[in-house]
Amino acid sequence: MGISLQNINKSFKNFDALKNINFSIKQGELVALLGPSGCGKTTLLRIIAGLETASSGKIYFADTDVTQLSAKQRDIGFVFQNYALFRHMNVAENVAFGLKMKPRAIRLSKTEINERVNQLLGLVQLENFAKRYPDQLSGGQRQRVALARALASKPNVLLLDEPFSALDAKVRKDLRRWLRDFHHELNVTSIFVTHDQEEALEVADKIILMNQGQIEQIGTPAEVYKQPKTAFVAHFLGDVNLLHGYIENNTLIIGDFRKDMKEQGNWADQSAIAYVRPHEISIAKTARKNDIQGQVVRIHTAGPTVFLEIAVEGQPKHIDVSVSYRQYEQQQVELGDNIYWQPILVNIFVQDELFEFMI
Ligand SMILES: Nc1ncnc2c1ncn2[C@@H]1O[C@H](COP(=O)(O)OP(=O)(O)OP(=O)(O)O)[C@@H](O)[C@H]1O
Repeated sequence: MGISLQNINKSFKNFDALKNINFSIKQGELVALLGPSGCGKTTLLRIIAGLETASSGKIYFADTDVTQLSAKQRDIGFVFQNYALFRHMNVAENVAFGLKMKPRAIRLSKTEINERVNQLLGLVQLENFAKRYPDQLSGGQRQRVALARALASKPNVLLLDEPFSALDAKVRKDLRRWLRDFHHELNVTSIFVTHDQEEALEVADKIILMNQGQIEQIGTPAEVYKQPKTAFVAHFLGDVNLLHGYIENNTLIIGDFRKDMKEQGNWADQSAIAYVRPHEISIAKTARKNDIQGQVVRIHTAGPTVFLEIAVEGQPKHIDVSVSYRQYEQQQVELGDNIYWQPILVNIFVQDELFEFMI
């Protein structure tokens, strides 16, 4: 079932927690609500769930206006960060709970409930854990039970609030992959809240990036990462170098680097800051056309990736560059070396407008 939000606002007394939120989600999409602490993600999720009312605006599930409907009437599966399983019930009983609580007229028979529970435990790969109690499970297993329980009544929409944040890094990573595969098998429209950009980039079909109660950008992980619309998005989605340069006669100039920008329109002569990710920089030991010279002042190896810091005249901060270990070995880069480098993908933000180009 698709979801559409129209002009949603939410105020707590004098504080505007959400400002004019608009977006649509397609049936079966897995969407991340991403943003820093306090930006309004949870409030928005709760409004979609019907656990909180918006100050104004409308919410549609498919073509139905659900704005005035309660959480129960909206038919939603909810997963919170802290499992919230019943400790005195075993796994099967936890999953069956919602089904058993339904009014008699619409309740499934005992046999049907057992079948559904078995099917769900198969889906979350916990068939052999039906009789265990929550405190006999790992964090990741508990969260999978919570997911099975949320899905028991075949909800229209699945909402997850920081579902993995209480788990350790390795389990988190496994569960992310698992959620992605599992979701595609299931095809239920799902929204999950996270403040972890890596998680959103890896798991989601679409990311809604929020800041201070507003949407900054909506797009696929590749779009928001490679084509950030604002400086905030560029910063939030990972490490980025701010290269100080200027524009003159429609040419971007950073040290010896020149880039003709006529194709991107007519530019006023002005100083400019170019945003470049560490892996979007090409390095060489001997100068090529358009290269900027620098000196390697730090080398840090992290598994398959090597991080270099390059000191560059005219740049207030060292430039961070990441290369594969293989490339690092081939180039034989050493501390103190002169190095030549140039950006491969640059984003420039001038008065909140974005100009992006490949070089
Ligand atoms: N009941 C409330 N009364 C007053 N202010 C509230 C209430 N609930 C949330 N807020 C405020 O609204 C803003 C958004 O809160 P929200 O919990 O939605 O943020 P968030 O993005 O989910 O943050 P986090 O990642 O830290 O959970 C915050 O500034 C918060 O203090």
